[in-house]
Amino acid sequence: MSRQEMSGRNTSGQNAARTTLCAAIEGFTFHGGSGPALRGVEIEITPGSLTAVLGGSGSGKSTLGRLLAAWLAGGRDGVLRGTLQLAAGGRQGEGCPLVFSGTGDDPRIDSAAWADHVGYVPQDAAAMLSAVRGTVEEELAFGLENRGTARSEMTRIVAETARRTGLTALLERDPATLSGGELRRLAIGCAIVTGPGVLILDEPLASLDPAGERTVMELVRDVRGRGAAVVVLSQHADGLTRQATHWLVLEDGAGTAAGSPDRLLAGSSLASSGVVVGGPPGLPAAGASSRPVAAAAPAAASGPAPAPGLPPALQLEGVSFGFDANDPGSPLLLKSINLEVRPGEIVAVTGPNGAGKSTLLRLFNGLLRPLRGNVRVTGKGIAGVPTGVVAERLGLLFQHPHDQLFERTVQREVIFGLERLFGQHASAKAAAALAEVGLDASGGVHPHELSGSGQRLLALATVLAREPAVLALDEPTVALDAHGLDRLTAAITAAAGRGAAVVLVTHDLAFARAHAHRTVELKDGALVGC
Ligand SMILES: Nc1ncnc2c1ncn2[C@@H]1O[C@H](COP(=O)(O)OP(=O)(O)OP(=O)(O)O)[C@@H](O)[C@H]1O
Ligand SMILES: Nc1ncnc2c1ncn2[C@@H]1O[C@H](COP(=O)(O)OP(=O)(O)OP(=O)(O)O)[C@@H](O)[C@H]1O
Repeated sequence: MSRQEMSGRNTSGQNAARTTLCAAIEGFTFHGGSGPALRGVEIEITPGSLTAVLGGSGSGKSTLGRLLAAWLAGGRDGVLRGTLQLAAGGRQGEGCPLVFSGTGDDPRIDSAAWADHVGYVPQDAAAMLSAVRGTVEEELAFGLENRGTARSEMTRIVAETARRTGLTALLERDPATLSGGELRRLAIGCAIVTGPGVLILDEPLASLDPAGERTVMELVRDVRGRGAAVVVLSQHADGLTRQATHWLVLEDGAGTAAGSPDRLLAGSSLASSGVVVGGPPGLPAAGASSRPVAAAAPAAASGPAPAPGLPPALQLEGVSFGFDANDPGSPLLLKSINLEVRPGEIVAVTGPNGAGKSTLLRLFNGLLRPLRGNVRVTGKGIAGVPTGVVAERLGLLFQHPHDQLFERTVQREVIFGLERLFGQHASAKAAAALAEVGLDASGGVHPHELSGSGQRLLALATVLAREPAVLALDEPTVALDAHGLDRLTAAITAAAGRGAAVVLVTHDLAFARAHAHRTVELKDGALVGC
C-alpha cells in the first residue's frame, strides 16, 4: 500500500480510504473551565455514514467536533477522560489498520497526521484559513502542498475542487475579501481538497443562500458516495441533518439521545434541547432554503409599523459603490441605491451570497464610502464624518463576531466606550444589555470561551448597549438556537419599540417574514421592493 493510501488521502479524486473514528468521552473539561464541556458522549463514525450531532447553543457540539478533529487535545487544552480511536486505509472488505488509539490525556496525537484523515470546517469559517495572505487558489492548494503533491496533480485537484465548491471565478481573489457565503465555500473546499476519510462540518449551511445550501448538500452526498464519513454539527433539524443515518443529541455536554432522525423527531427528546426543528427532508427546490421554517417565534412579534410621515432615521440617496474605484470600466456592485428606514421600523435585506449586503451595511457608517450618492443618519449626511462619530448614532453588528470582540472579559467588552456616552449610568446600561441577551451571569468570562451563539449575542449586546438611533445587523440569526432566536427577537422588538430604525441582513427568510415590517432584496446591484 502506498503512503498516500495509508494516509487516507484521496488526491486522485476517487474513493476515500475507509476510515473509522470512535470516541468514548467520559469527560472533557477545558483548563480553567468551570465544569465539563462534554460528559458521557460516545460516537462511532463509519465509512459512508452521515452522523448529525444536534444540540442547542453551548451544548458542546463544537467542542466534540474539535476533539474529533484533533483541534483540541487532552492534556494541552483540557482534561480528557476517555478514549479516541482512528483507523484508516483498509482496502474494501478488509479491516482498517489502526492509526491511533489512545486514552485520556495521551499526548501522542499528531494533529498534522490526524488532518491527513479527518477534514474539519469550524463554525467560524475564517478560522480555517492559513495565516499566509495569498489567493483563493493558493489557499486551496495549501493542504496539498504540505503533503508534497506534485504540481501538475495539485493544479488539477485545485481546479476540480474549485468547480465542486463553485469557487472557479474567485481563484485569483484574496480570501480576506470574500463574502460570508463565499468564505464558507472556500473553507469546505480546503477541507475536501485532500480527500479525507472523515469530514466534520460545523454548521455548514450557515450564511449560505439556497444555491449554496444545495452545493453543500450535493458535496456531502458526493463525498459519502466516495466512501468518506461525514459528521454535521448543527442546531438545526433541517434538510441536511434530516438525511443523516444517525443522530446524536447533546444537552449541557451530555449525549441525551441517539438513533435515527425519524425516531428522535417522533419522540420528546428534542423538546428542551434548543434544537430548531422544522423543514422538509431532502434537497430544497431551486430558490428555496432548506432551513427550518419553524425557527422563528410568533409572527408580528415586532409590533405595528411606525406611522408614516416620520423623517427617516437612515436614508440612502443614489448610492453607488464598486471595489475597483480606479477602473472606470469595472462593473459596480451597488447601483444607485435608494432606501429610507423610519424610526421604529424593522427592514430585512435579503439576497444571494456575494450580492453586496455586508458592503451596503459598511456604507451606512462610513467604513466604506460611496462612489456616488449620499448616506444620511438621523437626517445628517455622513460624508467626511469619522466612523467613530457616526457610530454614536448607528450601531453595526458585524457578520463575524470575532471582528467585534477585543476585550478580556464579557463585562469589559460591553462597557467599553459607554462611560463617554452615558457617564455614571454606563455600568447599569452594560448590565441591562447583558441581561437582555442572557449573558448576565457570564460577565467575568473571556469572550473567546463563549460558544458560537454566546459570542454572537455578546457582539449584539455591545451594539444594543449604546442605544443607537439605527441598528444595522449583519446576519444576526446565524449561530443562534431556538432560545437565542427568541432573545434576538425580543431585543430587536424592544429597540424598535424605543424608536430605533433596524436594518437586518439575513438569509433566514422565515425570520424576516415573521419579524420585519418590510423585506427588500439586493440583487444585481439593485434593491428590489423598497
Ligand atoms: N476555550 C474554552 N474555554 C473554556 N470553556 C469553553 C471554551 N470553549 C468553549 N467553552 C465552553 O464549553 C461549552 C460548550 O461550548 P461549545 O462551543 O462546544 O458549544 P456548542 O454546542 O458548539 O454551541 P454553539 O451552537 O453556540 O456554537 C460552553 O459552555 C462554552 O462556554
Ligand atoms: N475588497 C474587495 N475587493 C473585491 N471584491 C470584494 C471585496 N470585498 C468584497 N468583495 C466582493 O463583493 C461582493 C459582495 O460582498 P458582500 O460581503 O457585501 O456580499 P454579501 O451579499 O454580504 O454576501 P454573503 O451573503 O455571502 O455574506 C462579493 O462577491 C465579494 O467577494
